[in-house]
Formats: sequence, C-alpha cells, structure tokens
Amino acid sequence: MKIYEKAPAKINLLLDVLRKREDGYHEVEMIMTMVDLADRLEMEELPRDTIIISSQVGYIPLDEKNLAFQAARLIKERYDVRKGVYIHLDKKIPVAAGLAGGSSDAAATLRGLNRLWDLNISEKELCVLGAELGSDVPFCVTGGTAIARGRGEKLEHIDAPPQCWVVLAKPPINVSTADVYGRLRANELKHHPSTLAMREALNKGSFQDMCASLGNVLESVTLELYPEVLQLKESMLRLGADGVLMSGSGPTVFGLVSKEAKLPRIYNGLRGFCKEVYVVRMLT
Ligand SMILES: C[C@](O)(CO)[C@H](O)COP(=O)(O)OP(=O)(O)OC[C@H]1O[C@@H](n2ccc(N)nc2=O)[C@H](O)[C@@H]1O
Ligand SMILES: Nc1ncnc2c1ncn2[C@@H]1O[C@H](COP(=O)(O)OP(=O)(O)OP(=O)(O)O)[C@@H](O)[C@H]1O
Repeated sequence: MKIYEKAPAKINLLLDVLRKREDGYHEVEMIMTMVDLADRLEMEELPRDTIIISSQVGYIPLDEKNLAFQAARLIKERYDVRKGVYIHLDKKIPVAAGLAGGSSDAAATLRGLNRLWDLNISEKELCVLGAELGSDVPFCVTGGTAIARGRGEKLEHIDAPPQCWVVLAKPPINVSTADVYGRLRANELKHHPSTLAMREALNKGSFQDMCASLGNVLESVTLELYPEVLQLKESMLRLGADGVLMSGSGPTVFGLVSKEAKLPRIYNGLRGFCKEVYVVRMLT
C-alpha cells in the first residue's frame, strides 16, 4: 500500500527570544502558521526491515542525516515496528530557508507512518516524538496557527490569520540556525515584538494590525551578517507589500499582500534579482 502526506512550509509571523537557557537552547515566543507551499511525501511499506529515502533533488542528504529518515527510525524504535519503509520526498520547499522544510518532512513522516502501520499514536504523542527531532517539528505535526513557547515545542493554538497573499523570496545564501542563535545577544535586545498585539490582530481578523505587529528578533543577527536580506526586505516594501518580515533564522523574506492586483509588480520586481520567488496563500 502507498500513502501520501503533504508537508507544508511554515512562516514565523512573530519570533521573540526571552533568554538563553542552561541547555544551550533559547526560550522563545513565536507565532507560526502554514502556507500552501508544500513537499509531498510518498510512503510504501517494504518487506525488508530497512528505511530508504529518495528525492528528486540532489542537494539534500538521503541517509540518516535526513530528518524524514530520523523520524521513521524513531517511530520504528519506540513502537517496535519490524517493517521497512520507502519514502520519496518530492521537495518543493527551498532548503535551509527558514521555512522548516526538513522539520515538516519529519512531521509528515510521523503522521504518515502512524497511518501506514495503524499505530494509533495520538497527535500529542507524535508531538512529543517530534520534539526529539527538532524544535519546529511539534508545530509541523499539528499545523494550524499557534503560539510556540519553550524551545518551540509548547504549543497553544490560536485564530488563523486573515486570508491574504504571501510572497516568499529566498536569496541564494545558506544560513545556519545554530549559528544565528549562537550569535544572538538575547539579554541585550532593545526591542521585543508584542505577542499579545499579534494575537489580538489575528483574533480581530485585522490584516492591517497583523502587518503592524510583525517582528523577528533574529533579524538583528541575520540582517547584519547578510545585508542582502535587508535589501530584499526594503525592495519588497518598495514594490508594494503591506508587511514584510524574515522567516525563522532566514534567509527567506516574506511579504503579506492584501490585493491580488499588486502581485505582478512585486513578483516581477523581485524576480529581476532573486531567482527563488513564490506567491502562495496562508493555509487557513
Ligand atoms: C528558527 C526557528 O526555525 C523558528 O521557527 C526555530 O527556532 C529553530 O527550529 P529548528 O531548526 O527545528 O531547531 P533545532 O533543530 O531544534 O535546533 C537547531 C539549533 O538552533 C538553536 N536553537 C534552536 C531552537 C531554540 N529554541 N533555541 C536555539 O538556540 C540550537 O543551537 C540548536 O542546536
Ligand atoms: N528532509 C529534508 N529536507 C531538507 N533538508 C533536510 C532534510 N533532512 C535534513 N536536511 C538538512 O537540514 C538542513 C536544514 O534544512 P531545512 O530546509 O529543514 O532548513 P530550514 O528551513 O532553515 O529549517 P528551520 O526553519 O526549521 O530552521 C539542510 O542543510 C539539509 O541538509
């Protein structure tokens, strides 16, 4: 039997860091939501007790470094499954972009194998397993819109954002999440975005207030290291996006746009100097 799972990309509408913890991670407060740019996973049981990963792209690891492999191994170990699986990753989400592509593949693998092998694992338990794989994985298991606290694994689901267009642009640079957090001076941050204001904006369904409440403290690191990300933000605003922010640790920048008529100018303007541009919708 073959099954399919979608693994959508996430964006951070808000990302605040409260402090650095003793375990090396940072205590965060984030508001995350999904967009309809997604990888597609195909999973098929194998007669031999093995995990095989393939993908149409050549630039991601296909061995135990792949987060989908790690998710399959974890579920097999914890639930004593002595069956194998073949997983094909049809990658559409740009890699190392700040869009949680690998985390979403891991989450989709957990959901998919739960179905394929009739394991009856609750969503809550899948989130606990997911947290062992990465801080963004629990959110990718549930999807929706949520405030994420702790190191990202404590989720509180909230109202979805008002529907709008999301323009994603990824400059051709690779940003390491560990490096960005490593360089952040958490106790010297002068400005913290307001989680409360963003939550209220979503609660009211106010597109304007949502745009005004966007904020990501990791921009202070990534924009300094890579001025081209700042230039990208400025270009998107100049071209007419209503609100602009870097997602996660970057380098992808997203622009929120309420009027469809504005999209051609923004898309064409960005494509003039940035190859990877996507126009998507929020997944509400
Ligand atoms: C930047 C975000 O993607 C925003 O959603 C997340 O905060 C990071 O999520 P992620 O990539 O799933 O993170 P992990 O794979 O768990 O951790 C990668 C590295 O980022 C740093 N890290 C991550 C999460 C966190 N709350 N504090 C951290 O300091 C740690 O150095 C860690 O070694
Ligand atoms: N299934 C996968 N898809 C993409 N990259 C993967 C996968 N598994 C492991 N990786 C590795 O993980 C690294 C980060 O890729 P990913 O696309 O998950 O980053 P990201 O979008 O910045 O994630 P996040 O937003 O959670 O920090 C890549 O350099 C890649 O080698």
